[in-house]
Amino acid sequence: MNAPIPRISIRGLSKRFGHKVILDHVDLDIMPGKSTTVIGMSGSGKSVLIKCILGLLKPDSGEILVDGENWLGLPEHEQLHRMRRVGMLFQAGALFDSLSVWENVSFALLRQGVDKKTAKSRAIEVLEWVGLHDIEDKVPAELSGGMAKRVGLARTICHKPDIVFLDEPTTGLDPIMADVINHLIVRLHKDSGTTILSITHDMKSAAMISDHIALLCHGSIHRQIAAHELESDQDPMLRQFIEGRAEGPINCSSWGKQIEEAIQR
Ligand SMILES: Nc1ncnc2c1ncn2[C@@H]1O[C@H](COP(=O)(O)OP(=O)(O)OP(=O)(O)O)[C@@H](O)[C@H]1O
Repeated sequence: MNAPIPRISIRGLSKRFGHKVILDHVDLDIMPGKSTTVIGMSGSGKSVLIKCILGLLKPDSGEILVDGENWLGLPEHEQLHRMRRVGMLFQAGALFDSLSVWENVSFALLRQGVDKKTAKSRAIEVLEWVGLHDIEDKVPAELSGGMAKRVGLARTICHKPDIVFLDEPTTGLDPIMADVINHLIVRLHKDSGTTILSITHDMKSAAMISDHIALLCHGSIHRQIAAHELESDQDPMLRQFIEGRAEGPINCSSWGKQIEEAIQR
């Protein structure tokens, strides 16, 4: 029997800025319908990884295969067409200030030419799914941080993507609102079988929303485990990260140097 094809397969992905190597031959497979979370220290390259996958940054080398097809090798219009399958929740929400909540939520649908009435009605449906009622005509400035994050999540899934990327879905939220977001992500995953790739350093969130957890460290995926192995896995780097210890095999000196340089500037 043939082995199942990963929904997303990252092969030998490398990216540097000047002399600074950020990603160094990253390999990662995400199977259809699975939720994988990449964890790693601040500055380890998690956002750069997602930006490379989304085509927002050009990697120096490597492949990103979706259902076996190399998206990086496609002409731009083909890439844009494929991106209809993708939803992205940005860390800072990235809502457009000048658009109403419903226009933000249905942005992808409106760009695809869906008529306004249908788009608004779908936006209201998804807003209700994230627990928000009667806010479709508000503007982002009127929303609390937790509401804005839920609006961002509604926008991510409004066009029914089957692949979703989540950049720090709980950052900046109080613990209760973070729990609400985590539950919504779990529901999205269970109800629709969406393939999810998240990046976070919130370990509670990672444990809750993931089938698999991958540690990005020193430029590559150092270890990948099932989420239920998080407490028992004895890999020294993984333990250091989970337990939040400055001392250990993860080399923090380059970050220390960056902080020193920033202070001196
Ligand atoms: N466009 C860019 N030009 C130059 N350097 C960049 C650029 N984008 C990211 N970097 C550098 O790449 C490194 C990794 O950044 P990245 O944002 O991916 O980290 P991260 O793991 O997502 O961190 P955090 O958890 O704090 O969000 C950082 O040192 C950052 O300064």
